[in-house]
Amino acid sequence: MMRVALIGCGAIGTSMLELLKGDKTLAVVAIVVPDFGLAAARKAVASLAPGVEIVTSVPQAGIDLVVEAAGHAAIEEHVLPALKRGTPCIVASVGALSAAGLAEQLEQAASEGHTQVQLIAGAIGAIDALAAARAGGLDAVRYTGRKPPHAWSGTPAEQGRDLGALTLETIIFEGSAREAASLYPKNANVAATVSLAGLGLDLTRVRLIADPAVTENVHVVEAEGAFGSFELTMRNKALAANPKTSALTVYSAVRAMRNRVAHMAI
Ligand SMILES: NC(=O)C1=CN([C@@H]2O[C@H](COP(=O)(O)OP(=O)(O)OC[C@H]3O[C@@H](n4cnc5c(N)ncnc54)[C@H](OP(=O)(O)O)[C@@H]3O)[C@@H](O)[C@H]2O)C=CC1
Ligand SMILES: O=C([O-])CC(=O)C(=O)O
Repeated sequence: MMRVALIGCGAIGTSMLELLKGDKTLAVVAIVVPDFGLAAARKAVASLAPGVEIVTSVPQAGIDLVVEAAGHAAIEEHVLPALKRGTPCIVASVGALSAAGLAEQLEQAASEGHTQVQLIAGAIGAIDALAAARAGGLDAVRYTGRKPPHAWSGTPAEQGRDLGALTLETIIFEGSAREAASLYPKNANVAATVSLAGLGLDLTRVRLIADPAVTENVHVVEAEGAFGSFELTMRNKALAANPKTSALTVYSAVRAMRNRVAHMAI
């Protein structure tokens, strides 16, 4: 049985617990949340995962795998120390790597701990094709993220406009994947993932759109290179508990965990 520490107990974390209920090969034994979130997390998991330890840092011993589904700050706070101790980590908040030096720090920590950090595809697809195509050389990679206006609440998209009053699609950001991930830490992790698999954070062009005509989170990736080209469109359903987050992110994290224990991985 693989013993997992889950960082974060929000929309992704609780959905993961639902999916993993009764799993014979993986057990979430600890959930890490901020100090002020302890009581809410205990309440949220009381029926989902009774007996799981709710803590403010990853236990120092008895953990085989750390899974982060918390937010950018959790990478420095919890993932780096776990890697240094030698615990493999799965990361959903890939946009955190837009901060100068953090990708290098993660690699260094994993090297020190003789372990590995895995960045999951999360809400986006074709990361396998893009990362493979990179070996032959890529010419251009573009990512467009389109979500309903309310999914952009609490972000810079609100500056100078009333999201609730939009009647037409509105481009709220155009620039590099690095800027997108840093300005929209809860909405543009996939921009970072696409860029890290492809042309990098600074050369990947990103457009973010608030669109009152969509109900889903629509992600489009267009790539060209020596391999040929592809266009990918994902129409993701959002989690009921968080309109910013696609349900596919949960399935992607669960897939990554199951691949760690399966005798055949896909
Ligand atoms: N790669 C991808 O495709 C995607 C990645 N994500 C990433 O996943 C993250 C979580 O998403 P989601 O579950 O929807 O968000 P929620 O806001 O629903 O949940 C976040 C959870 O993490 C906890 N948390 C926040 N900061 C920390 C911290 N420093 N240490 C430990 N726990 C912390 C929160 O606690 P409290 O409530 O007490 O603050 C809460 O339990 C997003 O912020 C984003 O970075 C999201 C969508 C797609
Ligand atoms: O879940 C999604 O659709 C994408 C998302 O929020 C992110 O990339 O941060």
